[in-house]
Amino acid sequence: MNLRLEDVRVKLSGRQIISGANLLVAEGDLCGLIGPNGGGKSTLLRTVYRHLKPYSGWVYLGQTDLWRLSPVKVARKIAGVPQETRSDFDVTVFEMAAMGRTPHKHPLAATTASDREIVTGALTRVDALHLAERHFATLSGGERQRVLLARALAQQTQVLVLDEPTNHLDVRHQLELMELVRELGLTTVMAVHDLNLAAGYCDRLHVIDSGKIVAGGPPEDVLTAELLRSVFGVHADFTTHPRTGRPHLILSTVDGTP
Ligand SMILES: Nc1ncnc2c1ncn2[C@@H]1O[C@H](COP(=O)(O)OP(=O)(O)OP(=O)(O)O)[C@@H](O)[C@H]1O
Repeated sequence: MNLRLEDVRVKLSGRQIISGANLLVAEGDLCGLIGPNGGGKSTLLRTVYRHLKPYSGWVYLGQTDLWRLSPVKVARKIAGVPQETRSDFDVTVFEMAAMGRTPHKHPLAATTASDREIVTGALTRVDALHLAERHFATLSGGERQRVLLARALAQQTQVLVLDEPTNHLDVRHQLELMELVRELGLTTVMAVHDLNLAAGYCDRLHVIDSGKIVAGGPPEDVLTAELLRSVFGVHADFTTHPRTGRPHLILSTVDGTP
């Protein structure tokens, strides 16, 4: 199932935050959304997991207008991991991950053996099964992030929306998360700050700056020295990753200081 945004516009507190975004994520593709702080990545993603209604424009899931579907129907098709999640839930890690099963069940239905198996599998995939009995609120930022990804996996959707899923993770877990997301083969859109992770794993990148998508395409086409200077204000030298053959960036400030 592909995901398509057409001329999406969002205002918050009377301010234009997204001004006419067009984006296509092909079925099974991993699309990275990159851009400077405040550019509009999270805001755009919130329109995809149905937290924020654009005042104009469309978000299509396949042929269906997302905003014509009920929240439960959307939750069966799209799983999201937001950037910040309240940590004061008084639930265990297992219970938190099991919330991913909610859209598939009657509100009062008990957790079935099949649900438990799915949740256990999801926690295992993010290397968090050993935390299952801990209270979610007591986890570190990175542990919490992995559990929230497990909750999204337990939702068993075709589309995954991830807002900076690697920002609290140690280097091994960052790489493992990117590998996992690729292996899943879902239609995925992910905001990401680490340009080398974006270049190394994403099929396509879109650059969002001041609420506008200013570039899009395969990483090797998008990540040019001119773009990195104009959008991020940094100097980039390029090399090729010796194992993956993907572009690898060496960044410095524009005056050349590493
Ligand atoms: N409720 C709000 N009212 C007014 N402005 C808002 C509101 N929420 C976000 N903004 C502004 O919208 C702009 C885009 O924010 P957003 O969080 O989408 O950016 P981002 O690209 O995800 O940034 P970051 O890389 O820092 O996470 C920012 O200037 C932010 O201050």
